[in-house]
Amino acid sequence: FAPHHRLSRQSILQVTSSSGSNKLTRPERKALERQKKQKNNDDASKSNNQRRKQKYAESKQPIKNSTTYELNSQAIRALTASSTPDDVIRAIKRAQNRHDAQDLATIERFLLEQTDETYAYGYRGSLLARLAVAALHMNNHRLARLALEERYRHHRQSILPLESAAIVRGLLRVHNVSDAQFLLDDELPLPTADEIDQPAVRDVLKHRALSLASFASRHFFENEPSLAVLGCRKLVEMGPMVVQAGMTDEEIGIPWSRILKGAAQCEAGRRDGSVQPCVGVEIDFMPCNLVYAVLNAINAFPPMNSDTVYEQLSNALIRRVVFVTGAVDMQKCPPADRGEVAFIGRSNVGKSSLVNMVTNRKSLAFVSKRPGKTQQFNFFAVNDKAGVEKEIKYGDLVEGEKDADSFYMVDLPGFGYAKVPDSQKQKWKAFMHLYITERPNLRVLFHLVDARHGPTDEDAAIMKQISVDKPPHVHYVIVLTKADKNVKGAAATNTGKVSRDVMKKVQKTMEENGVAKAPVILSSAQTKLGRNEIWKYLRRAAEF
Ligand SMILES: Nc1nc2c(ncn2[C@@H]2O[C@H](COP(=O)(O)OP(=O)(O)OP(=O)(O)O)[C@@H](O)[C@H]2O)c(=O)[nH]1
Ligand SMILES: [Mg+2]
Repeated sequence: FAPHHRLSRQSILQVTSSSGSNKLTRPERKALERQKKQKNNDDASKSNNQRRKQKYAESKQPIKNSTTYELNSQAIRALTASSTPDDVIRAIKRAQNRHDAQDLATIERFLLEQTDETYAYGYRGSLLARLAVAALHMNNHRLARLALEERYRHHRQSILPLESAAIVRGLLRVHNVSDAQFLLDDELPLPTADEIDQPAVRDVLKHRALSLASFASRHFFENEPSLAVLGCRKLVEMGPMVVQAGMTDEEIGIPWSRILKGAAQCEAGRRDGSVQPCVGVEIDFMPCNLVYAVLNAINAFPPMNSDTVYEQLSNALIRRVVFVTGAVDMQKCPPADRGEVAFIGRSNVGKSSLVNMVTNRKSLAFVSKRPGKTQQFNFFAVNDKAGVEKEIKYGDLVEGEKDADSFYMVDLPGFGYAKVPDSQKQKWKAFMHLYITERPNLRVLFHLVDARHGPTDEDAAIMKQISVDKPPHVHYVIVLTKADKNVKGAAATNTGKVSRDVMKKVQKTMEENGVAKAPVILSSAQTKLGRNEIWKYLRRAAEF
């Protein structure tokens, strides 16, 4: 709508308060819809011939006392008082598809002049919604506003979430963000805690989520990152309710892939300077990579298992990664100019495999069946200087800027490996102590523990050391690895688990060693379980 055509909050409230009380209630309405659907299904099963015969018979019925609204359409030649809602819908669709402004105006007159709220058992509200969507498509903002106001005035009780979502999409298409936002919160509101179990609420949640998804992806694709981030935040806010309502990812069907594509594209524009945060939208905090805003939403929603989505996530978050240096003491660590995460754990627990898994690289960190493979603190630079990654080598100084979401990942040598001489073990231990207490840019310390056996005595000792050494700015996270080995024939539906006994042991050891509050993530380098949880923490280093 042009600004002066806006549906102001006040005008909507005015028209709603005058709505009559003789409307059908939602259950009655639903029953009618079911009947109608059944009829449609029956119709669909009839042969074309039968249908044609029926149409012919219908056309012979006398038209009672009504104006005939002639259309250009060959299929629906005219609308009269005896036209069915299906006829009207078909006429609207055709007018929209052919951009037939004349027919749209005729349908407008038919719906707004010829019919009143009793037309088609109150189905008229849906027709008005459909008319508004078509009008928005054809940039007829006057008609869209009229249709929506009429819908509010007489059909507010029978508004369907599906229709509200279609109108929100239509409004977004014509950049009417304020009306889209208003409609979203007014017609697809967040349920209260005691409403969550009602079946009707699931439909509202679904269409609210889908509308917000459109909101986010549209603004990403249109290079308006602040609005898109706002949409993602609203998704984060409603995620727990969707989970509480027991809905699944398939049931809602959010197009995560599309949102991610938009976010990655918009982020690329932000990096090359062609995209600015949009003006006029107040947003207190912009993520260092817009894709993290989408990741937050994904993490707030019911779990999803789509390789494509995860692939997109890792490609967008970890665009480049290179081995920069192997350090054996604090002096050899690279400059602390960006955030850092480190992986510790006993030898062979799967540290190098985890680094490869989260970076979506096959052999970045050396993986070996033989324990003791990693012998130094290996630093990997993520999203470092663009375009020169091939030149970055051990000890070289390379020109260029690092990206805003750059960070280091450090793969530490495993402890507890018998074949390493004691003197070497003591050196590592001393280095580790200094590293944890003095590395200023360290943000997350992942402690990896085998999900089959739980913590060893050495794991317990590390926990104790960390509870003493860890500065407050370092997050300590326990990762249970190789969870796929606890399930027979790990598959997409069953990517890994941990036994109750091992979990008890983990918790007991954590409590005894002063790290009871640390988060525990279940993971598998094989099935990629836990990947998005781990990214949630990588973000803290990227956001440095
Ligand atoms: N099935 C399964 N095997 C894994 C997983 N993670 C690691 N492995 C295997 O465990 C072995 C050791 O993995 P690494 O990643 O080299 O372990 P590490 O902790 O880096 O070992 P060090 O470098 O010696 O400290 C390899 O044979 C991996 O293939 C997992 O999640 N699932
Ligand atoms: Mg290793």
